[in-house]
Amino acid sequence: MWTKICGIRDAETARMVADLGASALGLNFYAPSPRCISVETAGEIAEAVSKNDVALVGLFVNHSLEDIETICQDISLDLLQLHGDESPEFLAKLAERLPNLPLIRAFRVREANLESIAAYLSDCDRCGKRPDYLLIDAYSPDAFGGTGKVAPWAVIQEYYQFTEWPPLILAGGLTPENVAEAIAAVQPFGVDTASGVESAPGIKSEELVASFLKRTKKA
Ligand SMILES: O=C(O)c1ccccc1NCC(=O)[C@H](O)[C@H](O)COP(=O)(O)O
Repeated sequence: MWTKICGIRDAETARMVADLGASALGLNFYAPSPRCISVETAGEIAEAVSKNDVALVGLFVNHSLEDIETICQDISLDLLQLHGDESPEFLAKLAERLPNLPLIRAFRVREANLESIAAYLSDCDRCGKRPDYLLIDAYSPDAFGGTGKVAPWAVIQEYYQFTEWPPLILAGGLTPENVAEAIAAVQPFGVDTASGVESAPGIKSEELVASFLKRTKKA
């Protein structure tokens, strides 16, 4: 099971999470988030985990192509996560400019709006670039992510049985308590959490991260 701990804010936490065995660290460049970091801090984090076998995922919300490209010139990211309203055309242009970086496209779903993802993927096929992974997060009218709200697992699982979608990363309100149940219900490729392993907004708890990763591995 691929595991991403999102919203790492400093080098010490990055080392702790990488040493505990996470597959990926999310570096958040979305200014309104309590988990947002500067490019300088992202550089310190990259340096701190350069010897670990952990992927660095850059998290963007409606950034411009130029902004993403500039950040990628400074930091050696392994994947890009688009968590806003980025269009299929945008994905195609990004893939043209940064062809070696796999794309995770996040969707915030309510009970009934998985149909719109199917339509989005058809548009991607028309534009020439499908996301390499889908991240499905819970919907909130107030925020793009990191809300702690749980996504509708049963609906997601049902959809994945019948469609040829990119590998699924499940997010949204995952905690050490519910992650095993979520994996059993959805059977995703990977899981992602931000607030579910924090002691306060943006502050990762070693105990919660360790417990989350342990229960994920057992599931
Ligand atoms: O974490 C944030 O603050 C955030 C803000 C805006 C867009 C995305 C954000 N996080 C992206 C993630 O990948 C989170 O892990 C995902 O939204 C789940 O968050 P949570 O429900 O807190 O586990």
